[in-house]
Amino acid sequence: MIIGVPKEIKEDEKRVSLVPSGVQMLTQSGHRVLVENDAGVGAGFSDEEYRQAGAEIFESGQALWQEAQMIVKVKEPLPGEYQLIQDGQIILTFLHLAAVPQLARVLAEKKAVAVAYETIEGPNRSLPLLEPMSEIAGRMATQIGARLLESTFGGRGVLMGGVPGVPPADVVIIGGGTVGVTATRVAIGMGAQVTILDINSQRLREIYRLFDGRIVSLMSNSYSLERVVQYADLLIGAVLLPGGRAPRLVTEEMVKTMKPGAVIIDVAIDQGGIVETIDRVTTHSSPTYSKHGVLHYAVPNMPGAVPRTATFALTNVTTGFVLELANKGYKAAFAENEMLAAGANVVHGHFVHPAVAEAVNMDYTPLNRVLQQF
Ligand SMILES: NC(=O)C1=CN([C@@H]2O[C@H](COP(=O)(O)OP(=O)(O)OC[C@H]3O[C@@H](n4cnc5c(N)ncnc54)[C@H](O)[C@@H]3O)[C@@H](O)[C@H]2O)C=CC1
Ligand SMILES: CC(=O)C(=O)O
Repeated sequence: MIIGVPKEIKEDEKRVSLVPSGVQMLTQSGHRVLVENDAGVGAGFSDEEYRQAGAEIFESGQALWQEAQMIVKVKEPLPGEYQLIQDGQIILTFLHLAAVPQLARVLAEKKAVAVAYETIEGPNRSLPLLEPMSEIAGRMATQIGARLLESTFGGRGVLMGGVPGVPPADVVIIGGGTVGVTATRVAIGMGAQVTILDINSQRLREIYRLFDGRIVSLMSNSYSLERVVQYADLLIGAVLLPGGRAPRLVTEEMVKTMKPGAVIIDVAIDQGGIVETIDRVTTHSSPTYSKHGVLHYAVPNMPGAVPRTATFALTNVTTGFVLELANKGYKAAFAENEMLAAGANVVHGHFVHPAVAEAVNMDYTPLNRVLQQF
């Protein structure tokens, strides 16, 4: 198969979808790998390293998209890339289609085979390709939140850990999955007071044990949210309904009750965000805006700011799936690997993931029914 690795064009996105060792695995298995020039430079990989691993370096991204049978990316194709998608091409990347229905329609029109990292699902409903990025974003959410709370960044001038005689910051984390737990670990390490909410009581029990009772755990509902949002210095949104649009849990009325200079970091912005007053995505270069006196941060590619770490963490878990799709072709790969089949979002014009189909308001067709036709 011919595999293409374009350079990411999202603002401040410096990750790359394959590292030289992954390219070598693919070329040694008889595949051609086309890498756009400088695609890896932001993550510290030169064209020469890719060349030595067997890649062909393409000067033109357009020519690469035209020739590749499978495009492997990090972030979703942006409008400038829509016309590059080829009929029937396999696209493997983070897609987050619930937040970009326009892209969902393009992928359907192009009859692409669109596989989303974030819905590839393992045993016990785990999301093994999302998990390492969530581990990074969770750590970053607290780290960035601590910085934004400083008055120079517009925050209320509160030090996360406080000092003897002065209380620490109150960090409220909504969603106790991978982002929530990793954000909690860093916040506790900094000495903050953490309240974490989830709708899964078993999960809350696990988190309570994990942190040896050093956090406040709460069942998430509108009643408890109204109360905790008021006292948060730093509020972190970390909810996920896999494939679906993030539920709007924090209303504008709740935000109005927050303390001046409090900070909201909505990590779930990639799925549309959980905070009503977040009406736009922000970037690493211009990460915040203020509304009702509260700083809002809504960067959908947080790991993009630590591209070296994030590229290794991502490709550690993605490369095996790239190899499987290349070796078997998508039909056999989906048939033989349920995890990969769960990643299929749009195939030959059909929406084959039920939560994604619902989120973008399209009819759902089971994947096996679509595959029988081809
Ligand atoms: N902005 C960025 O750069 C990044 C964003 N993310 C996003 O962060 C979000 C969270 O990801 P993970 O922690 O990996 O997901 P996860 O699936 O591990 O955890 C989500 C948690 O939300 C809980 N939940 C569901 N409904 C809830 C509600 N109404 N109230 C409170 N909790 C609720 C679930 O029970 C679960 O424990 C996702 O949208 C993910 O895509 C992840 C990495 C990077
Ligand atoms: C998960 C995601 O959207 C990211 O790593 O950018």
